[in-house]
Amino acid sequence: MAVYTRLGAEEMAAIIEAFDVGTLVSAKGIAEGVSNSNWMIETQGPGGHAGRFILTMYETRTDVGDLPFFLGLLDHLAARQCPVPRTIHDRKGASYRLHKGKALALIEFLPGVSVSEPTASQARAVGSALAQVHVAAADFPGSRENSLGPDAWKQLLGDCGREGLESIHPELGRIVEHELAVLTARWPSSLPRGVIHADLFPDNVLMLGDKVTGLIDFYFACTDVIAYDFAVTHAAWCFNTDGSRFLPELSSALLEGYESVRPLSAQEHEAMPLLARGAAMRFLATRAYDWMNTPDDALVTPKDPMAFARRLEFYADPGNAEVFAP
Ligand SMILES: Nc1ncnc2c1ncn2[C@@H]1O[C@H](COP(=O)(O)OP(=O)(O)O)[C@@H](O)[C@H]1O
Ligand SMILES: N[C@@H](CCOP(=O)(O)O)C(=O)O
Repeated sequence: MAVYTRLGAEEMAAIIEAFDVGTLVSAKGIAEGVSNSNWMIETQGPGGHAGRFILTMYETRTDVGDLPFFLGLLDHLAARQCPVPRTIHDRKGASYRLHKGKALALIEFLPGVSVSEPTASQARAVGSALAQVHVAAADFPGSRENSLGPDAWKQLLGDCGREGLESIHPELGRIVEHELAVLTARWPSSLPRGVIHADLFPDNVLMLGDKVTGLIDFYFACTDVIAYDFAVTHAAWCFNTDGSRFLPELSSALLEGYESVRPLSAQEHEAMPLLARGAAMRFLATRAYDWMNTPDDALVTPKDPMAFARRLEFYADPGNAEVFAP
């Protein structure tokens, strides 16, 4: 469920009136997503660009100061033919507006569905779409620090505490202590950096068959090691949901698709097992924190941290490094 803010019909019509998109015909809250409130909007003429849109209201997790980066990035990538939604600017040219103290943006609606059991062909298409973003973002002028890098993992997991982690699973405290030490000592500092999506899970990709029709939810996008974004996507796409089974065909296809557009360098290949350990740790950290800090009556069900602890153990096994071999 992701509509945290109620907007009345008149209020919604007034919001839409600020954009040159015709008049409001319908507005339906979208259940998917966890961070922000989203509505599917339909308008009809005589406005300049009547049609379907996504209205997003940014809730507490998104810093309004980051919106020019996120929304500017969408427009930059869309202009370079990446499959991302354009932002619809208001009549005064602004990419977002404030409404009762909250920011909102109107975004192009893209067709497609998020797949829950991806095929190898779909993974290949996602790999190449991700690489296309990395290439197209090279001349994007904005930058944003990754607020969920190694320091944040330590902070979040430290807040959980060893006992807290062991209440999730008796082995989790030990795994986290060991892995954080390895990642801190060996985290690469000299790989190529650029703008990355940083959360390209299947629920953030819209597809029609084998075609990627939309990469969405750029609200963790930041400037970081480019190959780390491939590692995040690998962790998200190449295992079953609970992380107990690695899916080798998806892994090969994702890598093949990515390298068909942006070949990884020898250094990036070599660093990949470590980057993937970091990627698994990043999602383990936020999931463990949310697991321990989400009130029982919250609208959102916390995601399972152990699904990423299992991925972490897979990536930490030197015998599995070959999955990233050129
Ligand atoms: N541009 C878009 N076109 C079509 N559907 C979209 C678009 N943006 C978001 N959605 C829909 O809204 C849902 C939630 O969006 P998302 O940005 O992932 O929210 P959250 O940040 O809360 O996770 C998506 O799963 C998708 O169904
Ligand atoms: N992909 C993350 C959760 C981030 O939520 P999103 O709905 O904003 O993509 C995870 O699986 O832990």
